[in-house]
Amino acid sequence: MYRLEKRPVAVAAASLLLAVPIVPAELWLVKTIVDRVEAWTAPEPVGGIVAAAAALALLMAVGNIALGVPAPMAMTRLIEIGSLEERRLLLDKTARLPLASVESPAVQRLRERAGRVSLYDTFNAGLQLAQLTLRSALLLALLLGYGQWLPAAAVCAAAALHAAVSGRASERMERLAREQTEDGRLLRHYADLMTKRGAAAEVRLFGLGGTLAERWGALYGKLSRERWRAVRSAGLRKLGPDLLLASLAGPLLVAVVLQPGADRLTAGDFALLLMALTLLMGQLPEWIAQAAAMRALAMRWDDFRAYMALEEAEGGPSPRTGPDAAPAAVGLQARGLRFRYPGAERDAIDGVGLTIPPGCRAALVGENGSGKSTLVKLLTGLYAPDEGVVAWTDGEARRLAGAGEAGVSAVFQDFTRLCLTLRGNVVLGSAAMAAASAPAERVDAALREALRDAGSGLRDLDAQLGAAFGGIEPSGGEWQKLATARALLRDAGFVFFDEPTAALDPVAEKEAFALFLRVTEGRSALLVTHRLGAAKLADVIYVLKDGKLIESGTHDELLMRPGGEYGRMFRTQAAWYA
Ligand SMILES: Nc1ncnc2c1ncn2[C@@H]1O[C@H](COP(=O)(O)OP(=O)(O)OP(=O)(O)O)[C@@H](O)[C@H]1O
Repeated sequence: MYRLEKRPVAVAAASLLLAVPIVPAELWLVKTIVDRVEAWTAPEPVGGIVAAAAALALLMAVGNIALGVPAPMAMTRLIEIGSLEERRLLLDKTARLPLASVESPAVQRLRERAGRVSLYDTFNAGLQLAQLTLRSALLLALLLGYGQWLPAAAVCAAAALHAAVSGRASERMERLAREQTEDGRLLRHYADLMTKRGAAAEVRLFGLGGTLAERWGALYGKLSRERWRAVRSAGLRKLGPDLLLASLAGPLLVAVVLQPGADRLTAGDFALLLMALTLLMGQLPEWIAQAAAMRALAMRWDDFRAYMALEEAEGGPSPRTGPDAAPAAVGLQARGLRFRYPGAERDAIDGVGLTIPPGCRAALVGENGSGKSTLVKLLTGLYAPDEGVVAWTDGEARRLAGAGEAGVSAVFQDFTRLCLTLRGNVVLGSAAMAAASAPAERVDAALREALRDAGSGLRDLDAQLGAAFGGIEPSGGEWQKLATARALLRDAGFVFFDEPTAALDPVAEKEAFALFLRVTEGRSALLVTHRLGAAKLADVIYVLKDGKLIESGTHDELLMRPGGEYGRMFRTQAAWYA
């Protein structure tokens, strides 16, 4: 699943592992030099001593070069490609998740935790651990070769005890980091409110800067105190094994000298044994730290794997990669739709059934929170219903596979402000036109037509959008017109308009409804609107209340209905204009 460059991986592994046999070889040469020096008397030649010393110098140089030059270069490269890969995999996966999953706080929490995984940290800790383990094994073998089983066993036991305590401490720290994910998000939210453009006006007008800074500081202090308590408790727990390790060094060095049969050892043997033991004890804390780090990293990989295993979307409206030649008009029939948001106490959509035949313009109305946007997401296949089905048919009543085959388009209430060039912004509405192979002139002509139909005055296709990116800043209504142009570019048989005029001025709104009639000529459409005057334009109006469909019919039929909800809402709105 990871795309990795093999060369830096191989170079880093080879250089770190090459350094493993160098240490025992250096010790052996030290022993040889000491023995030869001891046996040397003037005026014997010193060639043997010089040769051993030269070999020692050469080994040290090889070790320094292997670890000092290629390994850091390879590791730097690994940091770079590792973090890019992790991000690519997470973004890729997120793009394939169903909308309900992306919106779920639990999934967001898991994504944030999965984002803490680091290929570089894992590879680095794994290699260090392998290097230290092999080196320790060689040093232990040297000790055992001299019959030093007591120091060898004592070192192993102390290391195992320390590793167990440190591993648990590391797991505890990692669990705390997991638990703090949500508070961490709140902390970022406070910081965003204080620094991002979207909230700047309200924060200043209501003088919220001080309050937000105070809340940020209090939360930061709480998180920092929790972390400090965990660090302190881990440090205290490790104190015992740390003291044990430190107090072992002296007695073990003495044990080497006092062991039975020590009188047969040469000075070189003593030098080798003492250096081997000192090196072994010296590298133990690092070995323990790396083993503990591996335990924490394994927990992050659990989160990463859990995120990668999340169920992916299927049957949604996108992606449609073929040419945008949808059936001329498509229809839909929804039966028994039921949907509840995760953790909600009641269904947002409760047993809804409706039919919009090919070529029909329908309107969906209802009070705030009645479930209109949720229903649109169910009909477009962005949410999977808990119960019920949405069936799509073409003009000849042939069953289509889903919203993807039907070719649907939509202008959403919470449309996206894509800060690209004008061309890049609108062309994303059509996969076929966004493809690199699409003929540029044809695409530009289609873009201009879509912009004109959407009522946008912007014409320079190369203009960068978004002041944050050094471009022009369209007004809210202009952004909405761009979203409409994007939706119109897709030659869809069914278009959803979810409050497409919320950001428009009265003239633009009137034009938008005229546009609705024009662009839905020969297509099917569902218009979600609070402007009941505009709902009059629809062939059929559906009224939603508390997630249930309570009325349907034409404007006139619904107005005639005694005690009807639509009539009540229409008359309330009309009273304002009377
Ligand atoms: N992501 C979500 N998670 C949990 N509940 C949600 C979510 N989105 C909407 N809801 C709830 O579902 C219900 C229906 O919301 P929906 O946005 O579909 O209503 P609406 O009719 O489009 O409202 P409005 O006219 O205000 O846009 C509401 O009670 C709302 O609080």
